[in-house]
Amino acid sequence: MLRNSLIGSLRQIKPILCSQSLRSLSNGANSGLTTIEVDDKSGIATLSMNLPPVNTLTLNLMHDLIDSINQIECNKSRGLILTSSNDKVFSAGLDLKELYKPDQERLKEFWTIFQDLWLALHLCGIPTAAAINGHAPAAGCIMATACEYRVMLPDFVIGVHATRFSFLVSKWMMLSYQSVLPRRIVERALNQGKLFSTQEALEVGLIDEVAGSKKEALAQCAAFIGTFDKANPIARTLTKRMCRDSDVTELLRDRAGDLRACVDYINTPLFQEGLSAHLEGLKEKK
Ligand SMILES: CCCCCCCC/C=C\CC(=O)SCCNC(=O)CCNC(=O)[C@H](O)C(C)(C)COP(=O)(O)OP(=O)(O)OC[C@H]1O[C@@H](n2cnc3c(N)ncnc32)[C@H](O)[C@@H]1OP(=O)(O)O
Repeated sequence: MLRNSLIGSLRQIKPILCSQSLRSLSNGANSGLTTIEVDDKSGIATLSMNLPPVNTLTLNLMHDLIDSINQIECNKSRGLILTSSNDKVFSAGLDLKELYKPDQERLKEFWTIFQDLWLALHLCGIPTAAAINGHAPAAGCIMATACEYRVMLPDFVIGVHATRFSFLVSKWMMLSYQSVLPRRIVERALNQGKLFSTQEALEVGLIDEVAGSKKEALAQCAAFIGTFDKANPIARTLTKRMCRDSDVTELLRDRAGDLRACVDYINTPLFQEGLSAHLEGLKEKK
């Protein structure tokens, strides 16, 4: 039984099956919403989100991110660092416009690709770290929690503040948060709609380190990735996936059920009214 599941897992280790060279990474096979830079010396790939003004997770950005994660994994990079080209925002989370009075078919595609993105990052075979060089609310935070290590710059916020505007989160989003923070902290933070300052995030363990600059954050992420040098890459990947198995099992067993629940909730007047007020609030800020 265990052997069968290990063999199944081995087959899923993408780097073994992929054949592209590292060189092709920097040529950017995608539409430019993400860029990949591979450090020749360390072999670590830095994946930057590059969708002004605030890296909202649009369908296109999510597609590009998934393609880029797959490319980096397939090219046997030593690790992946997720960061942003914007110096104030890591990611503003899901594109709220996609959730407001949505076209039903597009909404289904949108939520499915969000599931895909989280799975690609959470189960990525190589070591992952997030250099959080700006605000990381909502799905921006969930992407960071899907990575194995987080380094953040001062004076920004991170967290899932969904309840503030009558949003719920899916169970797998909660489990991603809970894979980093103790359950009681997650329960309180989700119910409060808490956004943690960098210092608070460090104190509760939502981030691992604070950095003085983006350059330092990238170096700290690279140092973390370097800590796996003595581990056999295949054994490491299998071990990582075993540790993360309980976070993904329910979603993988019933992705259609998660999609249905989310689509149903997004269509409720409670959600749509909360979202409308939130969008107004963002406009009024100006
Ligand atoms: C059963 C389960 C049900 C599940 C239901 C689904 C629930 C999903 C729950 C959570 C997932 C999410 O990720 S929802 C997204 C939540 N994100 C936010 O609320 C972030 C909102 N944005 C901000 O707080 C700020 O923009 C910022 C702190 C990230 C940056 O501030 P800054 O001052 O630098 O920039 P502006 O606020 O001026 O924004 C610039 C520009 O971008 C627009 N904007 C910002 N965020 C979003 C967004 N998430 N989606 C769409 N558009 C966004 C903002 O309105 C400005 O637009 P204009 O220039 O046109 O005014």
